[in-house]
Amino acid sequence: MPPRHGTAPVRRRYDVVVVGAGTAGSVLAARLSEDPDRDVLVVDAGPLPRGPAGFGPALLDGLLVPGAQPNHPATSAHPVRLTPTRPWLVPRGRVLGGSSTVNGGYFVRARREDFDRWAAAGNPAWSYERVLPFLRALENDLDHGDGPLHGDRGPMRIRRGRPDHPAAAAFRDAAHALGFPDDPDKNDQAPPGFGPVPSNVIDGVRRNAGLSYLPPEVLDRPNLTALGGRTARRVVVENGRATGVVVEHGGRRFALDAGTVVLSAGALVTPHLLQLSGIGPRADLERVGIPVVRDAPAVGSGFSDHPQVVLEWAPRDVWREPSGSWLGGCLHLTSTGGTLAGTGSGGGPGDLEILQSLVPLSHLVTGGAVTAGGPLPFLVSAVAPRRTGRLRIRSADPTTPLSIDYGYLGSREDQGRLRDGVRVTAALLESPPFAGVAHGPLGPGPEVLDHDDALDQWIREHLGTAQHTCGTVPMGPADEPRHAAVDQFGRVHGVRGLRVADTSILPDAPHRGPAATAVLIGEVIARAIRNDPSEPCPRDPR
Ligand SMILES: Cc1cc2nc3c(=O)[nH]c(=O)nc-3n(C[C@H](O)[C@H](O)[C@H](O)COP(=O)(O)OP(=O)(O)OC[C@H]3O[C@@H](n4cnc5c(N)ncnc54)[C@H](O)[C@@H]3O)c2cc1C
Repeated sequence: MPPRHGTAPVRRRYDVVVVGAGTAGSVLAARLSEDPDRDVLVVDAGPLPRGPAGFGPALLDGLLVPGAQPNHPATSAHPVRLTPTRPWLVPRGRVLGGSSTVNGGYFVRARREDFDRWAAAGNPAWSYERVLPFLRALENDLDHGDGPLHGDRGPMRIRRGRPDHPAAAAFRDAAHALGFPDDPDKNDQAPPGFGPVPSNVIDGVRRNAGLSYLPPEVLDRPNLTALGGRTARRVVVENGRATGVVVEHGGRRFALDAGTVVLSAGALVTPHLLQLSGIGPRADLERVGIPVVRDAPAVGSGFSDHPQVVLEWAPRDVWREPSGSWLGGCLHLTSTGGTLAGTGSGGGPGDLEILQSLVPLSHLVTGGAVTAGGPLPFLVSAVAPRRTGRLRIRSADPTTPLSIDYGYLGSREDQGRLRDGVRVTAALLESPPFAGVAHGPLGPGPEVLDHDDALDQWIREHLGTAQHTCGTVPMGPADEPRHAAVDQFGRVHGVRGLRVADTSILPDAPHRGPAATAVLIGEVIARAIRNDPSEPCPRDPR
């Protein structure tokens, strides 16, 4: 069957239209089209490559993080403010697989505490016990195989790195020297510590969610239509029910009719599409002249992400290129509050992450050749779940970017966490295992590390983001409209036939990167749609 990307007749009705073939959207499209009677359309603003050859080697290379390269053609860039005085451009994948195609390939489950917190907030289907079968079903864990905690049949192949690189071995030994426990499987919910990173980079290939869930044989299903280069502009809502999506292609706008619309355009675009469709905070919509379909104050009002700083160090030797992945080891630890006396309160189990890169930052941000002997970075992130961000619509014109404020460092706790993270990283680099391989940290020095004010200033000047945005359209009960815009299966409160399925729905960012959880969201919501007798199916008399 010939590929239908961009060539199929599009003015017809689909049972389900999925907007965004990204991390979660790929899962939705694949799982929903497993039922041959359901007609599924997935549209994406970016291209939809077929199989590994379609992606090409650069997008699959596990030594690269394409999203770290400014203006990479497979990304879109979103202007944001990390703090009121720190503007930033946040990338998102704009291609089949979405951000999983341009990300770091770290594939770590959220913590049990995250799932149970979300469940306690009125989403019982998200308790750890209830999601564990989905976590097993989505993966093929090449290290652990089938078992009570892991699966061996899912589309996402997962493997952990080996400490066979001198820098990775030094990190492991330094973590032991400082007394941190081993954490050999970061997906098993054991106490946090040092361990290898579960990753979807296999034999040097980042197997993104699109490649994993929508290979050519799935894209060729007769009941699945996949169209790239289609940018959704808004959802059509008639009499309280979503009936389709307005899509732009080749300078033309047209409506696609749908029994159900699922928005999977990512945590920065999905809330925008909702607001452009009249679903959002009433005052914001009225200010820009968008007719209110549903006053949904929770849309964009308190999102969550992980602030990050990078520390570099200079290796003494010129090492060979790491084998297959840029990821070294990873230490999760619990902060003390960041005071020199260590008296503050911690933010939960493993609320700090120190992630090692085995390739220089210059390589990650340019995609150029690895500079042998160049400085190597540690990515230090405060990963406590915190709702500090806010996004607001600025215009009824869909091409005008949202106003997006991350609200980083607005609290003493996050400042303190990052202080802890920087000091522990510096201590690791000063420890005996690193002495043999490193010239020491390239900064900050003792004159900064030993003074809270100086270190706070250094952190402000070096602040970045882990790009883990969650919670822009949070899930929860309908009677809590200030906190919840969708229910636990992504159904938009007050609008029939419309769901959200991406990291927007998480009430806050988990204690770990959200890529694995984005895939889980696709699995959970696809199952909910397949089990829901009220969902349209082809046999419905319509
Ligand atoms: C550079 C980078 C590195 C990261 N590294 C990691 C990591 O190593 N580990 C980790 O856990 N997390 C990482 N993350 C975060 C993680 O990858 C994302 O949180 C996750 O992939 C988001 O999945 P999603 O389904 O919510 O959205 P996405 O995967 O971003 O999917 C959104 C899709 O919607 C499409 N789209 C957008 N707008 C429209 C529109 N108007 N019409 C039609 N289609 C549209 C996009 O093209 C895209 O395909 C990283 C993120 C970035 C940007």
